[in-house]
Amino acid sequence: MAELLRNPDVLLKAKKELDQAIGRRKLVEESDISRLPYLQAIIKETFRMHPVAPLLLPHKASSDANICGFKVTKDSQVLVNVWAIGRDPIIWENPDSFMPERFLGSEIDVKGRDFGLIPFGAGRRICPGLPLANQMLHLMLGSLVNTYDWELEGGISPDEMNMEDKFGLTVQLAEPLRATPILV
Ligand code: HEM
Repeated sequence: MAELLRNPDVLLKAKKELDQAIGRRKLVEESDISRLPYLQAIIKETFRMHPVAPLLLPHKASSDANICGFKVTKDSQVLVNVWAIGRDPIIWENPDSFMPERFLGSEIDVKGRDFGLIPFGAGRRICPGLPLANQMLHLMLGSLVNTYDWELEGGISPDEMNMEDKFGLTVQLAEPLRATPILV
């Protein structure tokens, strides 16, 4: 929601897609998601820039390994910095810009196959809640966008929003979003 209010052009495109695909003021249903590629791209782009678990969960190396020239000895604790991967200019063009368009027509998804975007982890310990969480995000965000217009509280403009992240086990906006819904 914060990135959408910060980028009104993206919000407008999302609204148009929802309007055309399911009709104004309707709640998004599971069967609608496949017809909403721009909404899907917004959620991927949000996971890229603001992964919920910035270091995943701690892992332990089960054997000695060599990763890109770095020696990882058996039993080491390994933290995967997905926040940094999402902002890596070697992987992503304009990494600090919120551009859902980068995912349109792209095969990249969050299911652990594309190591540039692994907000749920990958491999055997990948988040088992992935299908539920991913679906709920589309239903909730799509419904909030399709049902309301949104206004930033306190008369601040999108440019003035503080988009810094606050890090812990999970990532949050340093300054929580305050916005008012207006029924469309
Ligand atoms: C947007 C929502 C969610 C995100 C981004 C997320 C992300 C993650 C991540 C990054 C991990 C660690 C993976 C790793 O270190 O390799 C994880 C583990 C886990 N998640 Fe989620 N998760 C979400 C929602 C959920 C939900 C809804 C459930 C349950 C219904 C769930 C259950 C679990 C469990 C049980 C683990 C531990 C798996 C294991 O260690 O084998 N998660 N999740």
